Amino acid sequence: MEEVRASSAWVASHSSHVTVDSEGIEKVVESVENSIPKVEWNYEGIHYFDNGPLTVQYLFVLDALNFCFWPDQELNYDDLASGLKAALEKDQSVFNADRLQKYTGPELRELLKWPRPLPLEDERVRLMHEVGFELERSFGGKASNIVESCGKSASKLVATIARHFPGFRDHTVYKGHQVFLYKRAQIFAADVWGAFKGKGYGEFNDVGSITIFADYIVPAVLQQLGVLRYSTTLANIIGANKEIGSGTEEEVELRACSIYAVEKMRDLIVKRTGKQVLSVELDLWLWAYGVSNPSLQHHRTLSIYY
Ligand SMILES: Nc1nc2c(c(CN[C@H]3C=C[C@H](O)[C@@H]3O)cn2[C@@H]2O[C@H](COP(=O)(O)O)[C@@H](O)[C@H]2O)c(=O)[nH]1
Repeated sequence: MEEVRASSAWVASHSSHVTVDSEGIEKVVESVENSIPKVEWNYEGIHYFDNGPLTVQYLFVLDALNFCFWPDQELNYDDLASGLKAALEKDQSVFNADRLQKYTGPELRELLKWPRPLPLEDERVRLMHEVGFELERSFGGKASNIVESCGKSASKLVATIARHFPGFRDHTVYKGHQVFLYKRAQIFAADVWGAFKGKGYGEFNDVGSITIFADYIVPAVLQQLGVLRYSTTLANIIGANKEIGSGTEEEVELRACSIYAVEKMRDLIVKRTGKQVLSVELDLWLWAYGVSNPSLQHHRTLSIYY
């Protein structure tokens, strides 16, 4: 994930619309350094878990579809996680690789018991097909085989997923520079780690290499905490709920500066307390804080990456 760190830092140092405020970082770190709120993975109890390979299959399908909920005001990540969980509990074969390749939009909706078309539904269906096809072609149909092929390395897992599944290649070009963000690939590694509590499929020797997952919630939290500052124009666009195009400078800066800022927070916490802290832990805390504040205004980009 060195490329995620390095390219995000590059964006932060060439940024035009978003600033990382080092005083803001110091204040936040001062207020939490001795007690980083520990957020349990699956604190909401919405995820499927059976301690076996089917859990890995579930998490992979979940993270293949884990993006862009906001266009439907009533749809949340929870609906996806708990909808897929209920479907799997009813029928253990719903995520078999052959079945994944055949879903239609209405069938996906039916699986989730969602009463109307999902945002970017055609893309969601296409990505399910892609996952089913490549799982079958290269991994014996099982996402657990991807994990097993990575020798307990989260960064290898992210790289393997990005190599095999185009839908997970969350990268862009910013001011002529290739930038890697890998939100859903990294969140999958973190989900496996969190679900299995760092054991079995979830044992990674390099879990510290994962960065935060640059979505639309974490930047809004960081801005509210005073860690990120927006230009007036950008603040107005977000405040007016106007869409920001995918791949625009503004969008890339929001995401990359969030990654960079949390890496800085983590460095400072380690320096001041001598205690190790993982970016994943900081992400879970910031994200849980964000989703518990529905008034928080976030940026709106139609994207399959987050
Ligand atoms: N940075 C970060 N972003 C995250 C997650 C998660 C879910 N992680 C689960 C895994 C274990 C825990 O128990 C969590 O429940 C979803 N998202 C993103 O948020 C957005 C959903 O927003 P809304 O429209 O309000 O539902 C959407 O872009 C989604 O992709 C995270 O952990 N970190």
